[in-house]
Amino acid sequence: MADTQDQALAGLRTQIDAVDREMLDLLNRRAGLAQKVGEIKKHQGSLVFRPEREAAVIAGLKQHNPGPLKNDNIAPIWREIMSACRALETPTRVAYLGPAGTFSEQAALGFFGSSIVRVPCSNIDEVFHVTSAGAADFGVVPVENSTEGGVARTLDLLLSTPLFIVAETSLFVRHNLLRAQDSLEGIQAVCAHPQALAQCQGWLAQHLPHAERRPVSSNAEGARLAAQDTSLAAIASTRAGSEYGLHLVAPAIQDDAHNRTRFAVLTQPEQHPSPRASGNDCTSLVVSVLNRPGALHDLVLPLKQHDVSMTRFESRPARSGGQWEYYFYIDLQGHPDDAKVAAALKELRANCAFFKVLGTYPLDTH
Ligand SMILES: O=C(O)C(=O)C[C@]1(C(=O)O)C=C[C@@H](O)C=C1
Repeated sequence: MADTQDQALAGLRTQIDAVDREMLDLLNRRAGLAQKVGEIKKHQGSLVFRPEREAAVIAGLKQHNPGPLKNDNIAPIWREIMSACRALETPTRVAYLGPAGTFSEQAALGFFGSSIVRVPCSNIDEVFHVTSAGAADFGVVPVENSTEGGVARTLDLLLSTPLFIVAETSLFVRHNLLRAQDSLEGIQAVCAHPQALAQCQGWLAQHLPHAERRPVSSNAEGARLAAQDTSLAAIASTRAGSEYGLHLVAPAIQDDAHNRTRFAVLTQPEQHPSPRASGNDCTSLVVSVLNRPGALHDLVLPLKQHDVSMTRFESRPARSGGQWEYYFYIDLQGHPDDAKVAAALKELRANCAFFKVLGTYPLDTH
């Protein structure tokens, strides 16, 4: 019996080897085609990275997937394939909040695949700066979290940046308590990015009520500090934990089990004109209105009149000397190539004291 099973196993593995070789041939054929596309783009002086095309490739495959491969596995597999094909056309330099092991790095790799040139930055301002200065082709910044809301620094920098949002990507964020020794005893301070501390405040209040909460520039920086001092613990990903040789003292300590962070992919508009309509797009704006009765109601009325959905509305103080004035960050469903969206935007703009389109991009296909 054992012999027959061993033989069956060996037979199946031989077939897997043969399929892998066929796949390798097909992948090389695909890579050759991408290289030809790359030559045409070089000739035309057009851009290599086309998020709307990548989104369409993934959506098309999901639609035609007969299984047993799960649809959720399609995007990560094809992102890696397209990343490798893209790298044959040209290197893609991507800036994000580093160091190695941050959720921003995970988001950048999840979106662009691992065949990129990594440009880790020490804070969100540097990601904007490095991308605006052309030292990176793209910047990946956190925009909002499902527990904590908008990332204030990103929202403030989006207001004045010359960069455009060309894509979005979101990540399930699982926080862990990590430490050089495997116990909760004697922890004097917990080091993490302020957003992570906020996303775990319930767990910290219950399990480490007396430990100091110490905000640091990134969770990976917290992990680095915790590796050097046993009185410290960090809140970070398991990836950062293995990077710095830390114990997983408590897994998944975020207060919301479905905690997600949404990231924006930024680039210079002259480098990369807005992606064309993919059929499932978002347009992000920031606006302000004069402080008068009914101003907010009038602002959003054109959206209702032209049947355009608003998926996000968030305010930030305008820092106008204590005047209680605000900037409003608005996400609309659709692309300005769509007549309804174009008409709504035109009317909305007429109602605003300040109006800026942050970008139009395909919705996350993960
Ligand atoms: O279709 C293209 O424009 C390509 O360059 C090919 C390809 C791919 O591998 O499918 C690679 C990079 C682009 O971002 C989009 C798609």
